[in-house]
Amino acid sequence: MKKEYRVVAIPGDGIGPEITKVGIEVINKAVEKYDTKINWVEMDAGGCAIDKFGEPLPAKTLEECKKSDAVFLGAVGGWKWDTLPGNKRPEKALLGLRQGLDLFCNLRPAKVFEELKDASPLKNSIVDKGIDILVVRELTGGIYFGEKGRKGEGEDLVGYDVMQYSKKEVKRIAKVAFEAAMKRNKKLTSVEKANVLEVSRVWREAILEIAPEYPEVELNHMYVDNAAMQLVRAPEQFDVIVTGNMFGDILSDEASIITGSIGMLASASLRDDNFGMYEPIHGSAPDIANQNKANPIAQVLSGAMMLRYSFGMNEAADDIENAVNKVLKEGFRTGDIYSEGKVSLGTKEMGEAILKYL
Ligand SMILES: NC(=O)C1=CN([C@@H]2O[C@H](COP(=O)(O)OP(=O)(O)OC[C@H]3O[C@@H](n4cnc5c(N)ncnc54)[C@H](O)[C@@H]3O)[C@@H](O)[C@H]2O)C=CC1
Ligand SMILES: CC(C)CC(=O)C(=O)O
Ligand SMILES: [Mg+2]
Repeated sequence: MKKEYRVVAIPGDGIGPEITKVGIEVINKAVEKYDTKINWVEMDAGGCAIDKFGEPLPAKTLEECKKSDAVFLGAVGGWKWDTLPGNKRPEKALLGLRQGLDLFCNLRPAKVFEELKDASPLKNSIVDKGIDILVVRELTGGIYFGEKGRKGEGEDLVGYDVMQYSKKEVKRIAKVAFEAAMKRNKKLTSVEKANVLEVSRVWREAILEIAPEYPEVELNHMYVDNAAMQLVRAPEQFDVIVTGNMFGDILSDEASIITGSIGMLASASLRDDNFGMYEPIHGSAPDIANQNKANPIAQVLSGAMMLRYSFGMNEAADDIENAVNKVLKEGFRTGDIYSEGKVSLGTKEMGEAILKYL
């Protein structure tokens, strides 16, 4: 009997609709071979929802997500909505989805593709040592969700955002990171700023309390400023990085570019069952939106993560990843990963190339 899943697709803004279209086509073809069908439900969130309904995350969108097996999201945001107050901005939709669906764990794998070594801004001598990092980012706490506001007036006006973590929240994400390290090279780096921040000292204490459960994992602690530097100096030293919401956001963008392009990096936002939201790590790239220039590979690889983590379809996920590898091997490139002598493709054409190799 045909297996069926219900997935909410949220294309969002900017390049979101262009790349999710490609992602959906690739996923549909990949699962077909395994007698599986995805029933897609398209919903609005972000700037487009503000335009249509006056709010970034309509209740109906969140409701539909809760009724589904997974969510496949493009990106939200854009210049048009940049002057709106914080709680009315498109990005609020993303935060609302993450919190509303309890997606506390964001996995962001950053791996250099053999074929894209030249696209990395790092020297070949560094890239050749290997870059294969899994950033495990806490996603529903920390400074993005702490108390925020303004007080005072004129020159005394103060803006504030509180960064706080409970031990419970840290331990929950730490467990995922230690488990991931056990399946990889058994090395975990916890990144914080414990030399200055109390929240980071609690973070470190919680990590140290979990560590004895994983004696095989080599654990080290690193301050975030040093981690940012070490990522470009010697990225091969990292296996799994576990960190808070904002540090993980920043470090994963940095990790993406050392592998070639932010247009290549997928992510899975998970809770403690099989449910997840899958989205590229990049934003809506308004500078290249509606020009057929965006790299759809991060979106496509997020689809592979969805098949792997939410549906246990490892073979179909492998098929997608292999198709992407083949396309790169054949020399096909979008603008962000283009180098001399390669074949330059638009978003749509890159999607067609991936479909051909599936
Ligand atoms: N998950 C989400 O929905 C996110 C949304 N945003 C929002 O996106 C908007 C733009 O944010 P930025 O800071 O400019 O970050 P961005 O990630 O959208 O773009 C940064 C740079 O990377 C390029 N880029 C991004 N994705 C690409 C792709 N697939 N192919 C080729 N080039 C790509 C862009 O053209 C731009 O030059 C903002 O409104 C921001 O708040 C930002 C990050 C995540
Ligand atoms: C709008 C931000 C909260 C999203 C972001 O930059 C991210 O999750 O990478
Ligand atoms: Mg980000």
